[in-house]
Amino acid sequence: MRVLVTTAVPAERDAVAAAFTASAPASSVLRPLAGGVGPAAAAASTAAALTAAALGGEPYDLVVSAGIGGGFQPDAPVGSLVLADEITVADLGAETADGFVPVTELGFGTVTHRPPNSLVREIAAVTGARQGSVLTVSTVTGSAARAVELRRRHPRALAEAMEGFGVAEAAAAHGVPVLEIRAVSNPVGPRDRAAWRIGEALAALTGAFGKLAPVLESWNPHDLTH
Ligand SMILES: O=C(O)c1cccc(C(=O)CC[C@H]2O[C@@H](n3cnc4c(=O)[nH]cnc43)[C@H](O)[C@@H]2O)c1
Repeated sequence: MRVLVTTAVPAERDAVAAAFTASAPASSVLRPLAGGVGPAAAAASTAAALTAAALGGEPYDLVVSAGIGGGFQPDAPVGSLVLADEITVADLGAETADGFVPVTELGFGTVTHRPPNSLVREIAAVTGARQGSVLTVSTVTGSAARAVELRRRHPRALAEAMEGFGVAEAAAAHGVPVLEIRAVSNPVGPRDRAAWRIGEALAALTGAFGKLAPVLESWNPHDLTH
């Protein structure tokens, strides 16, 4: 079982790696990568890593998009964990006189990827993560009005971040299942960068990987029930 973990920045990659000590041999199956900020960088770096591994004869069985994220309040408080049962891109589409229209309604592509149900349930149980939709945005939400609008369009959204959909697109192109886990560093809403609790969120991410690594280690990718 080989798992690629794509984070955005080195601090997130290191928080994931910190979960794997000598007493946690799962480090041999999980490879954390800092792939860049935003969906395009995430897709490119994930696709490159998946291709290199496949060409090297050791393909990955699962990809995880991991890092910090914004939480929709009050459902995903700062410091909590959110595990995606849907990874949805929130701003890929067109603005029209009637409002935002996703690309799928324009006849193109996809806007949602769904991680394997059974694995999501199992990981939510061991980590205590809240299970819901995680949105991918290219622009961090900076106002209450935008947060309300996103929740109106995506009532099941618990968190937003900037990479999940890109990671999921790359995984789908390789026929590999995907997960997304976010540790909430800030509320989604009016911008207050000084209030982001990055250290707390990174510690939560380390804790989550310590608990979920054994689950991934014993997971059989051929048991995909969806
Ligand atoms: O400054 C630092 O020490 C530091 C450490 C770790 C991560 C960062 C980032 O700025 C990562 C940016 C990353 O975070 C995600 N994110 C976090 N909050 C939100 C949000 O409210 N809306 C969207 N994305 C968010 C995002 O995935 C970025 O890639 C800094």
